[in-house]
Amino acid sequence: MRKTIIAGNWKMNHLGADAKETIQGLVAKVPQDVKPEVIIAPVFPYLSMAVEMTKGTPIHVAAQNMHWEEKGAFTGEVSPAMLVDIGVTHVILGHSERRTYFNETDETVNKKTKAALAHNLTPIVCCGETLEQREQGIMQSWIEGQIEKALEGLKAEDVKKVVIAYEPIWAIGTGKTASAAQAEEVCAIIRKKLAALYDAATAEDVSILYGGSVKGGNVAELTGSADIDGGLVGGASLKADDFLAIINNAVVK
Ligand SMILES: O=C[C@H](O)COP(=O)(O)O
Repeated sequence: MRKTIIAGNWKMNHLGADAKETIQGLVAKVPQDVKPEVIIAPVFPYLSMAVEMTKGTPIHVAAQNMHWEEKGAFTGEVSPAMLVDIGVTHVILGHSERRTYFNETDETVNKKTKAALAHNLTPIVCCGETLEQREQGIMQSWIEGQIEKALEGLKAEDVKKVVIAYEPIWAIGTGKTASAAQAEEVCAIIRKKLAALYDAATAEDVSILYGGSVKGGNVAELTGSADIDGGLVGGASLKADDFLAIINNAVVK
């Protein structure tokens, strides 16, 4: 179901004490009736702590990755059932950093998306182009290809449960935010692709987030755009007050 979401991807940051401090700050200041859905994604070792600390609050906890298999000889991996077992509700899949540094492919993103849905975990599926691809004029076909492959084999009723995050790689951690117009253009391309793959009603139901140097000062313009339903936030989600500014300034449509 389409909703406004502000998700904080902590990436490989924060030791336990820092994670605790940020969560305490959020728990103290995020009101029960907060408008956007709020999600934090700490590293695996602190997921249980995050779940415990946010119990009874509107804050949800996401993992930053997972394997698609149930269990077995996959050293170093974590399964969907294990995440569900500790109370995790969302999982970020196919982030460009995983695609670049850890051989994540469209095929593995597709397997993970299906596995997440099978376990009632909400997948936050990432896509995005490099600056080079944008300059070569192949941004649209690249994004459409990533979306099509990530969702391959999913029924419309499943796709409605998927969250998509558009993150232009050139805007991640660089301080270069895509303009609201640039971000809206691509989020609209994604929604049109969903309508072509499924139907207009299904496309309308999918939440599409923008990620890449989102901050308290630019989130209103970004989320004020018709097809941008929130943000996947990296750096500015690490400190409670920075993240709160984003939560508070997001436009909830
Ligand atoms: O997952 C989050 C994104 O990669 C954005 O990171 P950033 O806000 O630090 O640019």
